[in-house]
Amino acid sequence: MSDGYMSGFGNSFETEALPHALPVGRNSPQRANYGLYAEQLSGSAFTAPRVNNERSWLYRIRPSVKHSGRYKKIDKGAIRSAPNAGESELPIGQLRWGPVPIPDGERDFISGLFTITTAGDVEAQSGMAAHLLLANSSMRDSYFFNADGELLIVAQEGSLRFHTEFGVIAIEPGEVCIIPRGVIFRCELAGATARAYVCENYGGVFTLPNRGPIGANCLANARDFLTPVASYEDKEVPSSLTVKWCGELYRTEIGQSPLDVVAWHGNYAPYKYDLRRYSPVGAISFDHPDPSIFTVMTAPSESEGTANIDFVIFPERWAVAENTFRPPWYHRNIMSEFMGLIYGVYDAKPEGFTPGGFSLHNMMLPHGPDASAFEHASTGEQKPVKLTNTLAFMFESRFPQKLTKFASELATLQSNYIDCWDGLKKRFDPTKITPDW
Ligand SMILES: O=C(O)Cc1cc(O)ccc1O
Ligand SMILES: [Fe+2]
Repeated sequence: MSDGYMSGFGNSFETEALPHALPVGRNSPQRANYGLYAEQLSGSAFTAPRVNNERSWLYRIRPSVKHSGRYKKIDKGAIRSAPNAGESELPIGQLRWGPVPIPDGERDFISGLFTITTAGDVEAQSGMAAHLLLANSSMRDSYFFNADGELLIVAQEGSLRFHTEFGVIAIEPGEVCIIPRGVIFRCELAGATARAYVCENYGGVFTLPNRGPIGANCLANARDFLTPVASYEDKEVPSSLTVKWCGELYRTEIGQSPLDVVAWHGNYAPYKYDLRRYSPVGAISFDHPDPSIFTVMTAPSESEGTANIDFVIFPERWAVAENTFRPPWYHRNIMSEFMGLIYGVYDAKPEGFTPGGFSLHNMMLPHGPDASAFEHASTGEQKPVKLTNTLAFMFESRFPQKLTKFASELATLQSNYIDCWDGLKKRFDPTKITPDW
């Protein structure tokens, strides 16, 4: 299967791995060329408004009903879905973990998925889960699809190659990809191990945020999103297909690769994006704007401006604001914030928040810069400073994120995390408008 991409976000694409495999001017001819079967994959209700109507037509060696069979329920390992309340005994609090080592034993994209949080309700198609992928093995003759939502995969260490029904997507740290709900794939590792953060979106699909007064350019630009060209496997070997469906895992044995789509057209397809292409817009005079200015993609809920999930990044940029406390302010937020660090240092947490680690600042729980970041940002001359070699991100949800037992028992959970605010001493002195520092 070859790599090759088409540029654009949400376009109606068309691509064929063999000439004339795509029917012209119709979707479902009496006989498709090359003896292919025509099949529609719908990501939205048939009658969804045009703006969020998503479907593709696939021309494949076998209809996907032939890549199905008698499903058996299998052990779901460390994968959890919402609602999953009460699994963790930990009281509420600000939480942070160091990077989790790749566990022993063979761990592929399925057995290497470890759920950290769940939010909302998978069957109500609303909410999300944050997982870690800790993998040391490629999927061989083994395929997967997630009926419960689309997967946003954020590579952190090691490169991943997704062989999908629609073609091949390769990502490295700094890049992300989206595999839509229902799309079958197999994940290969480029090296011995890989670590990624995975956001499972149970709700409406990720889209680009409106830019409002920013205008037509900057932030994530549509042309930088890449969708694979058609590429297929014609391979008849005993294989398995695993499905995540309403929170459970099921497996069926099949006699061939289900990645047998020779041509496809439509707007429901996987894609990737290089986060280093993101063009941030920020404060060029004073004050620290809301982090929503760094939204890469948003998965809306029914309530306008109140996202099911916002995918936000904190990329390399200049900090130039004057007479301004430049790091994030202290805050409490109705939304819940799961953060990860792909590489470098995050300005609000110079220590303890390490690449591969993650933190959870849940609904209404206060947080902000640690004592040393506060000290540093509150003193000194405010010259322009370039924040280099840094890439953090946030999965921010309107729903509280419930911890899994697995996450609550991780050895890398930092029990002393809240001590990072210990040094924030009382500075108040009613007799001095300008206190000494
Ligand atoms: O808590 C965090 O570090 C994320 C964050 C960053 C920011 O610049 C403003 C608000 C916010 O929640
Ligand atoms: Fe925050």
